[in-house]
Amino acid sequence: MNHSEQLFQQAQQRIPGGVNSPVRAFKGVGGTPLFIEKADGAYIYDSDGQQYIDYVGSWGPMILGHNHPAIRNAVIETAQKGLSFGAPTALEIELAELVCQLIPSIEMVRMVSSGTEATMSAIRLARGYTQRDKIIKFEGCYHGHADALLVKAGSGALTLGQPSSPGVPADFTKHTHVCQYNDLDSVKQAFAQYPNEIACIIVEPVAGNMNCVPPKDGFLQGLRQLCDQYGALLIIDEVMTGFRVALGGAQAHYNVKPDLTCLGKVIGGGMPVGAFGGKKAIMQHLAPIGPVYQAGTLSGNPIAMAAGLACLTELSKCGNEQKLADLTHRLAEGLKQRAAKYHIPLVVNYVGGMFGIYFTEQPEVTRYQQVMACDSERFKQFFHAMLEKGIYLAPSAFEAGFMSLAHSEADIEKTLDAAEACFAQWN
Ligand SMILES: N[C@H](C=O)CCC(=O)O
Repeated sequence: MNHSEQLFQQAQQRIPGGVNSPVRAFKGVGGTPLFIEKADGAYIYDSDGQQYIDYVGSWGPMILGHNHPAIRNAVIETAQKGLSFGAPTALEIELAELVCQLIPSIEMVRMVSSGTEATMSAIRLARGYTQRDKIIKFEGCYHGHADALLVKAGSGALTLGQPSSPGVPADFTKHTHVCQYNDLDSVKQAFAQYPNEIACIIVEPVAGNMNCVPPKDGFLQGLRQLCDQYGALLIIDEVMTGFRVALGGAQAHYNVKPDLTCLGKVIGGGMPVGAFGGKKAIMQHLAPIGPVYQAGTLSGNPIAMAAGLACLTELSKCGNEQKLADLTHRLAEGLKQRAAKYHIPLVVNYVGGMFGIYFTEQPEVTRYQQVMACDSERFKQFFHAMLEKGIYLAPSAFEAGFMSLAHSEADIEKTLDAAEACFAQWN
């Protein structure tokens, strides 16, 4: 028994499933999760001392690579002045300014401590602002685990085969209307059914919680147009895509302007940070100046703010956005080429610094049903073959892969060679 296996056994005695977030448990691929000892650059090291090229990146935040000196130094320096004050700090203003500068649809922003808090609070604000109750979400999209949003969700919920969770009373989700991603007609039908009742649409601009499904041409613009037509708000959940699909988020890449944006992951550089923001006229409905209540003891925590600032400042440096996209392109196109060489049916979706690998005969994967029709057994085999060769992919067929600026061309070549060895064996 190796060290990870020992730790996993031990962990399961005191922690449900041995993990503090379900997707970590390898339930989607089988086997024992790696217990991580340390990480640096593009690599993670497990407790048995094995090195892996990491395409999980702590599920997205580690866009600069692990243990980046700019973030590490900012955290250490800030921690020396105290850990938390529960009172405003200048660092919060600095990060708010930077976020508004990078994502111009955000005129005002509130910091929270997770993506779940960001989406939950944005929905409450949208409901309070419009004085309407119903919301639209999309099947397979995941917006954290707040009750109203844990309906036909993606991510870990889908991985575990439980996209709608027990424990969420039907009364709490009766206002959640589920539409089909990349299918504007399903959204038009919802608005036709409830023309004056829908407060907002919440959407992942690239559906990264069903691996990586980019929006079809006109889909996001169509949502914008329908929201305008019916007086609803458009909430773009950029927890995963923010600063990653492009520096200005997926909304910059696809040229769509939401009313509210949710952020998480990269904005904290590895510390627990989320945020939601948007038009000033809407954000001013929040307490203490407006009636919609939202709060958090650790919101705007100085160390988290310092980490986020360091991360975004570094990421904003000239050339980094293009470099990240180029590395992802190289990996994705390389995977396609190597698979084609061995006649392995494979679709690789990618945009900016995220990608999704689908084993399927289908020519494209743009819908939830197409994601579900992919060969999950083949994905499991691929995951384990890659792990054996020192490549760490997300342990689920429903989670996006994440590139970092620390990945080198040599890392990508090594990844492609590992994939080719696997495809050759299957041939
Ligand atoms: N896809 C999830 C978040 O975006 C993965 C992270 C988690 O659930 O722990």
